[in-house]
Amino acid sequence: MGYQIQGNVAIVTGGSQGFGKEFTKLLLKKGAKVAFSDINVEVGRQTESDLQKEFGKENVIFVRADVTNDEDWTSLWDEAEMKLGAVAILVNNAGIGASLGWERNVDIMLKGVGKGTFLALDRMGKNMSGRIINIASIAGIASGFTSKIEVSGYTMAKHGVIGLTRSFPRARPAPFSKYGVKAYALCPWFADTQLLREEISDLSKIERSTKTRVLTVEEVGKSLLTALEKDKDGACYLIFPDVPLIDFPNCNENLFALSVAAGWILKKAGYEPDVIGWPVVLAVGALLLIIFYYIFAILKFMVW
Ligand SMILES: NC(=O)C1=CN([C@@H]2O[C@H](COP(=O)(O)OP(=O)(O)OC[C@H]3O[C@@H](n4cnc5c(N)ncnc54)[C@H](O)[C@@H]3O)[C@@H](O)[C@H]2O)C=CC1
Ligand SMILES: CC/C=C\C[C@H](O)/C=C/C=C\C=C\C=C\C(=O)[C@@H](O)C/C=C\CCC(=O)O
Repeated sequence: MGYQIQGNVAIVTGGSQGFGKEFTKLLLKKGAKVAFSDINVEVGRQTESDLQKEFGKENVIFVRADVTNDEDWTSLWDEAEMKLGAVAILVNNAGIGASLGWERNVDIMLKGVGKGTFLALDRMGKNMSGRIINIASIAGIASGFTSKIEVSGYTMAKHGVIGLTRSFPRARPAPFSKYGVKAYALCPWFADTQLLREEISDLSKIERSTKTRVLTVEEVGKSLLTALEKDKDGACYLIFPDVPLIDFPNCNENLFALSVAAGWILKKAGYEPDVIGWPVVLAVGALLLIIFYYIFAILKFMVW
């Protein structure tokens, strides 16, 4: 069934170009009204004029708003509500390249996402409904993909976005569920947009070095619709070329439980090293699997 896009109002940040423009277009095609924001006014106005020609002036507007500024967030939301109606979908997409420095990366891509999210909970929560889609990155799941130290700032921001998204369904008593708002994240591999071209003018360098092609904007756009269709709270989707969309498992949480179990079993067995590492955790995981397998086989035999 999925989340209904038709007839709803969306805000897309950083929508003048790249992924944000594609998300705006796809949401309009599915029958939503969209207010897209950006700090790039020149490109934003051009995109607004193109999209209004295709989808109608009453369905899409551009608002100049900086995601790092609280007042801009409030006036963006007010303008969207006044011109298009109550907002039900927020796409936190605005972003910059790693080379602009770790503090700007964190301000725009982590604090900016936080500002949007908590305002959305406040506004959309009043109607007990709404969806937040955070555009993270593969750099939100793993680190060390490139040789550039600056990418660590980008990675800091994107890991934070995943932490925020994963918090939605997990916290108990669920503080987010009382608002009726769900969140999910998209984690694309390198994609051909201006952000990446400003970082690496020759994209074939990435393709040669990683032996993987870069994604197109259309491939990433399609994943937004799939995420809304699946509507799974807290899901983080890995988008990688030529494989299906991956609902990336919450590894930290699963491994946390297994690691503690490993420590506990070792302690009970009278073995207490200073530190245990992943080979021990993995060995205990395999041991538990074998034990569960035999318990299951015995129970099945007894019932039969
Ligand atoms: N291109 C890539 O390889 C990947 C990009 N991403 C993420 O996707 C998102 C969109 O990036 P792209 O479309 O690639 O880049 P892009 O450069 O084409 O678009 C980003 C837009 O965000 C706007 N923006 C920057 N700072 C802003 C601010 N303070 N307030 C409002 N708008 C602001 C820019 O003006 C620009 O229009 C970013 O969050 C980026 O980190 C994730 C994975 C891969
Ligand atoms: C961080 C990687 C994951 C996805 C893309 C991400 O969302 C956007 C990243 C923005 C900027 C990254 C710039 C990195 C540039 C470099 O490190 C290049 O100089 C190196 C080129 C190829 C990468 C593989 C390698 O370092 O060997």
